[in-house]
Amino acid sequence: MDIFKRLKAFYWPYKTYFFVSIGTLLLVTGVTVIYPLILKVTIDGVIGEGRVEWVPWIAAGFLLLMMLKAAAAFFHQYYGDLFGIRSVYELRNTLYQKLEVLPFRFYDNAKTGDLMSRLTADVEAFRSFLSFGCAQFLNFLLLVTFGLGIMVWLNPSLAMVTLLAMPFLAVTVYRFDRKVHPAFLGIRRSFAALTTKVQENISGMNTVKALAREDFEIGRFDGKNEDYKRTNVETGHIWGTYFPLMELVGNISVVALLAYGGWLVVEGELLLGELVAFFSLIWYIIGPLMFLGFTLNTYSQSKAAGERLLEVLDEPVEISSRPGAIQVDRLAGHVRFERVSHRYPGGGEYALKKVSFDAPPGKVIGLIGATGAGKSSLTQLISRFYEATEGDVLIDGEPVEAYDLCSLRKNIGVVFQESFLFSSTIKDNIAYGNPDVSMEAIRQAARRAQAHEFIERFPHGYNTMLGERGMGLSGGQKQRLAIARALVINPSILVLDDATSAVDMETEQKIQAAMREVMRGRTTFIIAHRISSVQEADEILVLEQGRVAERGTHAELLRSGGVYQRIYEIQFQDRKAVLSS
Ligand SMILES: Nc1ncnc2c1ncn2[C@@H]1O[C@H](COP(=O)(O)OP(=O)(O)OP(=O)(O)O)[C@@H](O)[C@H]1O
Repeated sequence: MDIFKRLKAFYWPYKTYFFVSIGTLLLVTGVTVIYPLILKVTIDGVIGEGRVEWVPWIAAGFLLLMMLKAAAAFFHQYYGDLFGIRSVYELRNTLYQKLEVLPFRFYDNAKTGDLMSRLTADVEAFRSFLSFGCAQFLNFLLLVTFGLGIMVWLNPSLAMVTLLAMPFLAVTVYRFDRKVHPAFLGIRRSFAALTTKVQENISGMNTVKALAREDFEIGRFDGKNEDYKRTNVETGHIWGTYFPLMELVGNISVVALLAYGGWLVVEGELLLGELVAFFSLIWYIIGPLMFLGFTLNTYSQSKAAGERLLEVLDEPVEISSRPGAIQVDRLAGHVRFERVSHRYPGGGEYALKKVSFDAPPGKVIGLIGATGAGKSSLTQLISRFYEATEGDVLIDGEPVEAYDLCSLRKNIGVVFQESFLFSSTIKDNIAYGNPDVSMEAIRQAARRAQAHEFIERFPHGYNTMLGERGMGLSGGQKQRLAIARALVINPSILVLDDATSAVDMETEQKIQAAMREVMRGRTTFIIAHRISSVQEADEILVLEQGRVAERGTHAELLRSGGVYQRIYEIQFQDRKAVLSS
């Protein structure tokens, strides 16, 4: 029940729907249990006494009751549905909002398919209990209570005999619940693994095909599918074992009723109409009892689903705006690192070790170094995608943690190593960070990113629709759109993380020339592997295993004869070799 208590905030505001649904359910149950009494009266009081003239009145009364039951059943069903639907609407929104604020750390290990199944299948399972399961359980309790009450009223000893099998049924139901709950959790986990596999495979289809690993992937999918099948079969086995067992115990009651009740009628201690009423009543108890398996099933499923939903909702959000955070419209862009060290959550080596530098507004910092040297990690601390383990990251003299997260990030234009484009138009993709921007500003950003020309060559120009992951564009074209997207927010700080790795040298030079004007007044960080990308920077930091191994301008670093000069030599030799071949 703890899970339901913790998720109460989502369904309790809609309790009115729930109570209307339950109120009308009471009416339905009331009519249901009156039905055997009408049978009793008809058989013993009307047929037995030969009062045929009563039959039309009883039939009319019966019809009226059934109409009342139908109307009540409608309201019960409708408001039950409404209760579930409204509750999970809030729940789904909250889950999505949570996903939006969860930090990079969470997404480093998150599986998309698994998250998708939490937002869809798990939410649905929770709804099904709110809408039906809960009411069914109450229905069961009501029918059993009223049914038994009437039975005891009609004939206590016969009711006692019928009750004899109940403790066995209770034990069976209890054992069923104990087994079926973990089984359903297993099904949910397995289904999430299956959807993750599908999602990953579709995303990585290029790699699968390029390496001719289709058969391998089919095999891996089969493994997950097999697991899903197995967990379902196991659950089916539990279900298949316990459900007939419950039915059997229920039927023992019927046999006992037939034997003892029949004897009572023969002995003249029970009226025939009363025995008939007992038969109806016992089925009103056995029916929901057998249905109890299904009811408990929706309960177990929703409990398992609720657990998985709470896992997301309880996930800590370490990186958020603190109370009284500084709201800024525009930062000057003065970035300073003071002995900053960083280790990613989960332990491991330090990605950055005691890094210090000062980048006043307008300064261009080049970051170069081997892969894994810590270049991206450094810039990620500026946007507070992660928080430095030690040391201070300051912007305009204040620690990054002091700023409101949204206003901080709105001032930093980041172009990632892999540019993600939404399945929307080119125009919308460029304007993503600033939807109110004018068409002219979009064009200007595209010109500066050397994207305008190729965009104009598309038949629909800026209105060209891009597929998921920007299909239909070359790697360099995607990068240029991502640069335009970063420029359109008019940032004070610009981070270009290998942003021109996929464009040819000539285009890169054109971008750099166009950016020179853009960079004026903005602090720019250029991460690159090519020296040509950083050589014009005001200061170049050469990183080696998280440390700043060298720093200076291009000319200074060439003179120092260190790592930078060696990288330059290798790249320069490559060019010489190409030119002479
Ligand atoms: N999200 C992460 N979680 C854990 N470790 C990480 C994460 N991102 C990077 N690292 C580790 O931190 C170190 C520095 O990585 P970083 O991405 O900063 O290097 P880089 O210099 O940008 O490399 P590249 O040129 O290949 O992009 C590496 O050892 C890497 O394995």
